[in-house]
Amino acid sequence: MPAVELINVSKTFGKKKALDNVSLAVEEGSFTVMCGPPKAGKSLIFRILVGLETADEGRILLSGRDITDEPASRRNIGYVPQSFALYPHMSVFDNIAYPLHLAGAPREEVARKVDATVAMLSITHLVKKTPDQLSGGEKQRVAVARGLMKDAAVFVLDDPLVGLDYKLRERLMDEMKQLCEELRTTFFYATSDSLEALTLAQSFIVLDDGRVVEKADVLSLYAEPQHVRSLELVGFPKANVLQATSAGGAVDLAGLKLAGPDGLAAGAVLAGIRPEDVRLDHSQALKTEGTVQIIEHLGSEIVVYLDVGGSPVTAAFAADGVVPPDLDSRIPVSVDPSRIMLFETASGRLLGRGRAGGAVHG
Ligand SMILES: Nc1ncnc2c1ncn2[C@@H]1O[C@H](COP(=O)(O)OP(=O)(O)OP(=O)(O)O)[C@@H](O)[C@H]1O
Repeated sequence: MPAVELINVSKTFGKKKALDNVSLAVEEGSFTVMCGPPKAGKSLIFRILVGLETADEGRILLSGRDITDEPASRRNIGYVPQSFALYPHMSVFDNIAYPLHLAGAPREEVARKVDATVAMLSITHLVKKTPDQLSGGEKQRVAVARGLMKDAAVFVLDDPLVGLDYKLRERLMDEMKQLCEELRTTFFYATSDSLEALTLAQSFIVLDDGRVVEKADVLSLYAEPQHVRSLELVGFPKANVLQATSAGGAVDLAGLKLAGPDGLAAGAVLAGIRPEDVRLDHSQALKTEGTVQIIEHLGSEIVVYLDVGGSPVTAAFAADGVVPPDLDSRIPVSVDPSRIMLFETASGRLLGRGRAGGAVHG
């Protein structure tokens, strides 16, 4: 039975349909990541789930129990909101203990739980401080600790690492995963950061403009995204998405011709290409040239940002003995047409992959 289920949930603010018939399930014991661009509706889903907003339509189930009409105080969900406020006049200990005090827990139990949680998050040394003595990262850990205080069936974390520097985020991501395993509970986690999503998720829910556009495990979402938003959100560096047109079954991608999948209708399409599928030579069937604009050395990987016929294109390859091109140089670029994913522009849905031979049929 899923730990959390939303069934046909919709919410409108004024004329804006912020959530449009959202249905999703979070399996018990899973680390499920909800990923989506800003304003997709991630926080709103969490706020409805914990009872801080009400849905206009739809039902919410917690371990099979319908909690749609239950007040927030009776929903057994641990919550770390995106913007958290620590009580400035309270110590870190009291901030973390607050949900237990509210629930009337005995003093010894409060001390035991707070001690265990701060140890898990490596913030034992902070308990006597007040929030104004903490760095941004420390404050965020305190907020996470406070969110974990409840003996909750589900923990909901809304972009808890946003705004932290890369190193700290990496460490906290490891801690989050460990926490999920140690607590043997369900984590439902929102982020708009693709690296964070890839690192943490066992299963993914991709949200776009108030709609769930895909639900899948990490591997299949990466290998065969069914929606252009999934392609863009899951992968690092970010995938290339280029405008193209189709006619007579062939696709014209900035003058390069390839055959589309069977039954391809005429019109605008989006061509998605992962950076690792862009070759900086002419070894692949679709050949063109590009101008090198930026080169990033990421240790084991080199990322090259190119201008290809006026469109930005990113290429990524293993650094292993490869000499990167010169800045501003004009270099060969090629792609295997079967690595190009074609999406319908209007719906964002995957149409299929390209094939060689568009010039012949088109
Ligand atoms: N209380 C509210 N009143 C009016 N509009 C709202 C309210 N809450 C959410 N919205 C709107 O609903 C949409 C979804 O917002 P939400 O905060 O859930 O997005 P998000 O995916 O969490 O974005 P971000 O990553 O930027 O936090 C936005 O267009 C937002 O303006």
